[in-house]
Amino acid sequence: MTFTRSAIPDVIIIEPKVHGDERGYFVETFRHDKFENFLGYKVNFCQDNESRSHHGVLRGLHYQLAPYAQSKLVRVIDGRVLDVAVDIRVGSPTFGKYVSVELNGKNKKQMFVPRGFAHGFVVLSETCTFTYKVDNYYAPECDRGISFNDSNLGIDWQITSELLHLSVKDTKQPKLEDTLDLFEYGRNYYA
Ligand SMILES: Cc1cn([C@H]2C[C@H](O)[C@@H](COP(=O)(O)OP(=O)(O)O[C@H]3O[C@H](C)C(=O)[C@H](O)[C@H]3O)O2)c(=O)[nH]c1=O
Repeated sequence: MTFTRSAIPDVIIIEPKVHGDERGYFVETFRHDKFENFLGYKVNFCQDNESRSHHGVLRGLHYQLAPYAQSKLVRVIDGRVLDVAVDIRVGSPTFGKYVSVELNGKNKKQMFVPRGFAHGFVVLSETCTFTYKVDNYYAPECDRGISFNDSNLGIDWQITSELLHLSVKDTKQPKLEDTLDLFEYGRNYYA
């Protein structure tokens, strides 16, 4: 299992070792000891999520406000996604910058998205089963989002917009600059 810091160092790419044999494969998808040793701080995941989507579905960009901010360890069981994390930490030198990486059922790559980031993904395969750990419980009253096509973020989703399929909620998300909550979030985040 290898850990690599992305262009935004707090966002980490994890590549577990896949043990293939004539039966199929085995992979350790999470090792708390190795994960915390690399991270250098404690993370206690408390909830596992799974979603299934078809080609062109884009879920995001989402985050939860403090005190229910979540870090996420995301991966694909089958299919392919472009996974995106946007730095929304008020005061961060990479505020408004993003990292994107292809996660798929073959490379078994994972992305660790810390608290203070908005997260989303778009499905590049026919279908995709996506699963992730979070370190804070779902709190709908703290659920917030940012527009996937915020021109200030300039995210390249690697798929033409006509093929995209979003929830009604995600078609109405605000631009980052109009996210007043965020500054509340930012204050809380650093509190
Ligand atoms: C996130 C969540 C949702 N739900 C319920 C609420 C709705 O009835 C239904 C679908 O929720 P939503 O449309 O918010 O699901 P996604 O669009 O996949 O949201 C996720 O998408 C991006 C990629 C994220 O990073 C977040 O983890 C999360 O916001 O599941 C729950 O019961 N528990 C939960 O933790």
